[in-house]
Amino acid sequence: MTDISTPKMTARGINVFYGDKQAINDVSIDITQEDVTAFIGPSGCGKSTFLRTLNRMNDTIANARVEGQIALDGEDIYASSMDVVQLRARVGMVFQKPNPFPKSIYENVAYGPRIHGLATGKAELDQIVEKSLRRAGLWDEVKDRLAESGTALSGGQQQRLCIARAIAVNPEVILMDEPCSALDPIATAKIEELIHELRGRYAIAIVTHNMQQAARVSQRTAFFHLGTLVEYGDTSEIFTNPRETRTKDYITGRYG
Ligand SMILES: Nc1ncnc2c1ncn2[C@@H]1O[C@H](COP(=O)(O)OP(=O)(O)OP(=O)(O)O)[C@@H](O)[C@H]1O
Repeated sequence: MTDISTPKMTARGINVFYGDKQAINDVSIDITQEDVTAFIGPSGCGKSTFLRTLNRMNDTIANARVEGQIALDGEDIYASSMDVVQLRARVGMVFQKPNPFPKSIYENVAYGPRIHGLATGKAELDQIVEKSLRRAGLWDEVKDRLAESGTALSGGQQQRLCIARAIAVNPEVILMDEPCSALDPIATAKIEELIHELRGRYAIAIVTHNMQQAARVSQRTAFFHLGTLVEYGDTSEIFTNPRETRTKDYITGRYG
């Protein structure tokens, strides 16, 4: 059982470079188990770059380099002994544009548990698929069409399928990079509702350019500007009583 007072993830002194260009400058932050943490800030401030450090997705970008320390339950995720495939199951990710595999709805969810050896047979795999789709709020819409292609679903359904795919491998943390930016308001509301339901079961960090969304879904907010973390605290405080002028200017719409 996780002690809720202990951060699930800690980042200390993080710098990220793309070639010679520094995109993140000395960022330290805790991702807590019981909260949804929102990363906000103007375009290009480094929200996505920072989010990607939390499950080493920056490893996949040729000229990206990360300095500093990030721990998951106290374990250094950049240690050479860390199995990155395992890490990305423990710290799952949902992207801006829904990206289901061009396979059936069932296979989209079953693929991860199968390669990670989480099911001993078909019945158990079926159960994992159903549970994951239920948790992602999609089961009732797809239970009669599991063999159909995931890419035939609506955008909002595809995004919930991607969330089900992340859930299926028992993640501890879910990272969401602007998960609603390609969705209409109704699909967006469903994802926001889902984030509320998933809160507590998984530590969640979400990048959003939509301040109303950050205020609606998160309990902690981190405001980034030009690669630095300007302010990090309770969402209600950040939005009603920010300590820093730059935060205040941003949330009141003076720039961004
Ligand atoms: N693959 C890359 N190669 C080089 N520079 C990059 C790369 N990805 C991002 N950058 C740069 O790093 C900085 C931070 O970008 P990042 O995408 O993290 O910002 P962001 O706050 O998420 O922006 P947005 O809200 O527009 O997505 C920007 O200056 C961007 O141009």
